[in-house]
Amino acid sequence: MAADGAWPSGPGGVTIRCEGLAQRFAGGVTALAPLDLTIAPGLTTALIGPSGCGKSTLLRLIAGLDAPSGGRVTADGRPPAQICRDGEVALAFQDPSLLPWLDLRRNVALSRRLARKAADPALVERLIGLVGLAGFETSRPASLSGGMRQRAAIARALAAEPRLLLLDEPFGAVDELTRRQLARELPPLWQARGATVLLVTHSVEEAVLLADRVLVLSPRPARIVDDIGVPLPRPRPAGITDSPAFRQLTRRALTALEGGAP
Ligand SMILES: Nc1ncnc2c1ncn2[C@@H]1O[C@H](COP(=O)(O)OP(=O)(O)OP(=O)(O)O)[C@@H](O)[C@H]1O
Repeated sequence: MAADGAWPSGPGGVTIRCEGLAQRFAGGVTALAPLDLTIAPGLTTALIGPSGCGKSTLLRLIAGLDAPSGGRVTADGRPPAQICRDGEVALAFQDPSLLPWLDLRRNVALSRRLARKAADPALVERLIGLVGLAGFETSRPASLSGGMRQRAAIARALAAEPRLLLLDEPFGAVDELTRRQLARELPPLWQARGATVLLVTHSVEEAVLLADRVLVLSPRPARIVDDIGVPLPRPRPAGITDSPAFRQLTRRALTALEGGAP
């Protein structure tokens, strides 16, 4: 799996604005308390919080997959569903939902068609290699492991060259070594294009390693209990996780998660 520096620059990321955004499901579960949040373009923001607090709910609202019960969310001033239709958003969620009748190469290439972008077989091959799946191009999803399918979903999302990339625990089923490789090699790709990235993870270390900003959410209904800027150099140098600055940031996030003062 080699890092690939030759990555086309992009049109930049979108700005996300949540204004009083709330989600109360039929049946009475309030997953999201009214939330005001601006996510700056071109930055990677990580969402961490206890299981069931409403992280995926927020991501789904920003993706335009669900309608909120209150407030609104916009992407560059437009409804999210519209920027999805314009092919500017790509998602890699926990359940990779690859099309079972297409092989890996076609699954990855399909996202460009759906985003109404010209076919780019070289880019597709590069991304498949980058996520460590070279040699499996003609395999169907059923013959890939869970972790391989997740990596395929990441390649598929990146192939669309989105301005907004939404990742919901994208490395959940990926082994530790591969996780580390992806954490090192993927951010330079989406940063080179200036994409806005929103990432849900259960790992505090992963959040600090990948993101420019870490939002710590409370137990349900989610509200922001700490908003942590990550002023670490890009690309993250090897060994950064052992640095005092990194440890201080992860400690702060953990303290906020545990309900302590930031
Ligand atoms: N469609 C739905 N209908 C009713 N309740 C829902 C629905 N989707 C999610 N919920 C509830 O909303 C709450 C927040 O769920 P959500 O999936 O956003 O949490 P999460 O923080 O992403 O959790 P995890 O970290 O475990 O993935 C949970 O209590 C969940 O049961």
